[in-house]
Parts: sequence; structure tokens; C-alpha cells
Amino acid sequence: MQLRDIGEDALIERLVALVPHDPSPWAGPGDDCAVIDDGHGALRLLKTDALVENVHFTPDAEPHRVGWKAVARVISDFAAMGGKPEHFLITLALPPTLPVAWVEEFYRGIGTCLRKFGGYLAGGETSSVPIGSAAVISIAATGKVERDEWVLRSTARAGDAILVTGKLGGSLAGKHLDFTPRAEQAQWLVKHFKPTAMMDLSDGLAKDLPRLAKASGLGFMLEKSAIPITPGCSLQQALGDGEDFELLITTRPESLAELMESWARHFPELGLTQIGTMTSAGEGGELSGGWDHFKTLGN
Ligand SMILES: Nc1ncnc2c1ncn2[C@@H]1O[C@H](COP(=O)(O)OP(=O)(O)OP(=O)(O)O)[C@@H](O)[C@H]1O
Ligand SMILES: Cc1ncc(C[n+]2csc(CCOP(=O)(O)O)c2C)c(N)n1
Ligand SMILES: [Mg+2]
Repeated sequence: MQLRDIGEDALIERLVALVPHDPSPWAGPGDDCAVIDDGHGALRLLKTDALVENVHFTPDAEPHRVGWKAVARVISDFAAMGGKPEHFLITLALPPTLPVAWVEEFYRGIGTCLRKFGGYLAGGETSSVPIGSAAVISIAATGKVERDEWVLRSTARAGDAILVTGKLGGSLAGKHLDFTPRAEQAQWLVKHFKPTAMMDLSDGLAKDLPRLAKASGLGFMLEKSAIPITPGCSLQQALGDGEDFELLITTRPESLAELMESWARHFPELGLTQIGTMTSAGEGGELSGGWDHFKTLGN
């Protein structure tokens, strides 16, 4: 049996069963970040994320944008938990032939993103891959979330409205390199209309909505005609392209009208759209597709 026979999620399920985890369920694998309660002040968030040449960016991508993307992906995950970034560790495994200027420009991109969204470089590790091999970049970071503001993906409730920010699809045309993580919007949400569940959309709605539903022990009814689609893209692309880095949110229906009205006043330039409703497990529809590292790209 090969990795491509079972795919990414099934592999992770098998792997996490092999090692001990913290008895606190949200401190273990499963959500956008692990949430650690060290007993005082805000809760700590942990995240690690990889960028691989020819998987997440092509060799001709501008290094400044690749650096932005590397950090913005992690900030998007902190935002999805209701949190903010703190300290970053950056691991590089690079071929000896890579121009120094590429790596410096990559770090300038990291700096631009950290200056905009907060967070500090705390260290890293530098290693190599053989000449001709793809560059691998790994970013680990800590963040924090206030005790009354954290949001999991596993706490949606049947009857909740399903909402999405922005428009979906077509990320490969450029957005995947310079997207804006929805940090400001997530902070506003957790302070004013705390979602029942939230995650960021990295692998496509078709992959990530079923993940949120499964984590919450629920089903979902998706209204495909309501999905906000990037101009020029198809519904298929909106569902499956991935790397939208928008927020997928569930909220109680009672507060929906007030939320929508208030959102439109605070974020007139960014859409917030209801795309469906959470249902009980076994009810609702199904979705397949989206990104799987071992199944997409004809691997
Ligand atoms: N190799 C691994 N070992 C242990 N846990 C893992 C491993 N890979 C992923 N996980 C955990 O599985 C869950 C899903 O991982 P994934 O990388 O898909 O996170 P995500 O937030 O859904 O996606 P993204 O990081 O692209 O936003 C996370 O909680 C993550 O910590
Ligand atoms: C060269 C190139 N080919 C394909 C893509 C698209 N892509 C790569 S990874 C991914 C899902 C999220 O990854 P992860 O699960 O690691 O967060 C997507 C949609 C790209 N950006 N660059
Ligand atoms: Mg995520």
C-alpha cells in the first residue's frame, strides 16, 4: 500500500494513533492549530506548515511573494482559531545552487508579512537538499488566543448557518502567493459575533467543509448556487482549487441577520456569504474533491 492509495487524511489518522498526545483534546492534532493551556493568561497556539518547491510554488515565483505566503499561511491558521501570531522558527532545506539573493528576498517577504500582521523571528534551522532537488521550507510558530475568544472547527451545531469570506477559486493565477490572511476579520468576529466553529480554507471547500462537519460530528447542506466564485472561475474551481485562505465559519441562525448587517458596515470590501446549513450527522449532502498531497497532481 502506498501513500497515494489512502491519501493525506487517512495517513494522518493512522500516524497520530501511534504516539501519545496530551489528554486535553484540543492540545492534540485535529484543528488548524493545537491549543495549549499552560494555566495562566491567554492560551498558547502551536502551528507548523511546509512549503515545497513545485508543490506550493514554482521556481520562477518571485521569492518575496513566496516568503509572504510562507508566513501568511500560518497567520491564516492562527486567525482561524481566533488568535494572533507570536514567535516564528524557520527551517530551510535548500539546494547549494540556489542564489543567495533568492533566499534574502524570500526573507524580506517574510519580514513584510510579519511587520503587517505581527510576530517575530525566533530562530530556525538551515539544511540542504541534493542539487537538483526541490527546496523545502518549514515554518513553525507559536501564537496566542484570549480565553474567551478561541474557536475550534469541531464545535459547529446542527442548524448553524455556514458562511464563507471573500470569493473562492482560481488561486493559482496569483492569489496563492499574495493573499491577505483574514486576521482582522477573525479578530472582529470572535469579539463581536463569536462563531460556533471556524477554520481556514486551504485545501478547497470540497475538502475542508466535510472536515469541519466530521470534526463536529455533523453533516452539511451546501447551497452550491450561493457559493461566491472568483470572476472567470467555474463552480468546480471554487470547490476544488484550494489555497483560498478565506474563513469558513459557522454561526447560530439567530444572530445571522445582525452579523451580516454589521459585517457589511465594518468590511464593505470583503463579502461574507451564507453557503449552507449544518445538519445532523448522516443528513445533508456529500462533497468530494479538493487538494490531497498524495492524490492531486497525478502523483
Ligand atoms: N504528520 C503529522 N503528524 C501529526 N499530526 C499531523 C501531521 N500532519 C498534519 N497533522 C495534523 O492534522 C491536522 C490537519 O492538518 P492540516 O495540515 O491539513 O491542517 P489544516 O489546518 O487543515 O491545513 P492548513 O495547515 O493547510 O491550513 C492538524 O491538526 C495537524 O496538526
Ligand atoms: C506549483 C504549484 N502547484 C500547485 C499549487 C496548488 N496547491 C499546492 S498545495 C495546495 C493545497 C494546500 O496545501 P497544504 O495542504 O500543504 O496547506 C494547493 C491548492 C501551487 N500553489 N503551486
Ligand atoms: Mg488550516
